[in-house]
Amino acid sequence: MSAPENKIAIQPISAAGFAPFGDLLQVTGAPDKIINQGLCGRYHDLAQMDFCDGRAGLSLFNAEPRALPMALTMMERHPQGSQAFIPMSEHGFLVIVAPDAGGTPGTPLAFETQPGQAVNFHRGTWHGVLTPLQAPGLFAVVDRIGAGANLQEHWFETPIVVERS
Ligand SMILES: NC(=O)N[C@@H](O)C(=O)O
Ligand code: NI
Repeated sequence: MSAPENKIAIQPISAAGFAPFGDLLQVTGAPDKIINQGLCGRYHDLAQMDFCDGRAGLSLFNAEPRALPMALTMMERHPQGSQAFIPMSEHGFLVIVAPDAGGTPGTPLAFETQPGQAVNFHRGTWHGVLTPLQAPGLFAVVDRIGAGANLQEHWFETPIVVERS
């Protein structure tokens, strides 16, 4: 019998679908608060962030866009902290996550965000690295700054092909 196809199809991201892995940050529905003399809606406190034995850091990532189909060779996780990817362009991007399966990633899921959406991976969530699909791949990233190891990588023996359905 041939080996199962190492392929995953990209699906649209949803708050419910992403919930086991992190928070989908988006402006939907009524804001939690109207501020700035009525000129701004605040969508308040949207992400569950952790920075164990460290502090929050705000960095800018300028990443090369990836073409699809894409070969997923590695996933990683940050045992000590959450990590948020906040695009600074009006483009969606690729978000790959996986459940933990005894210390390595289980079957990955691939999501594509809509323009204006951002994600926050919960602490310890297996994820693909920042993956823009269009230039500019400019993102603000909020994650843990602190001492000690905060990166666990898993390299696949056979790359997984990530493609549009
Ligand atoms: N290494 C780094 O700063 N970024 C990764 O954690 C990533 O998920 O892109
Ligand atoms: Ni990461």
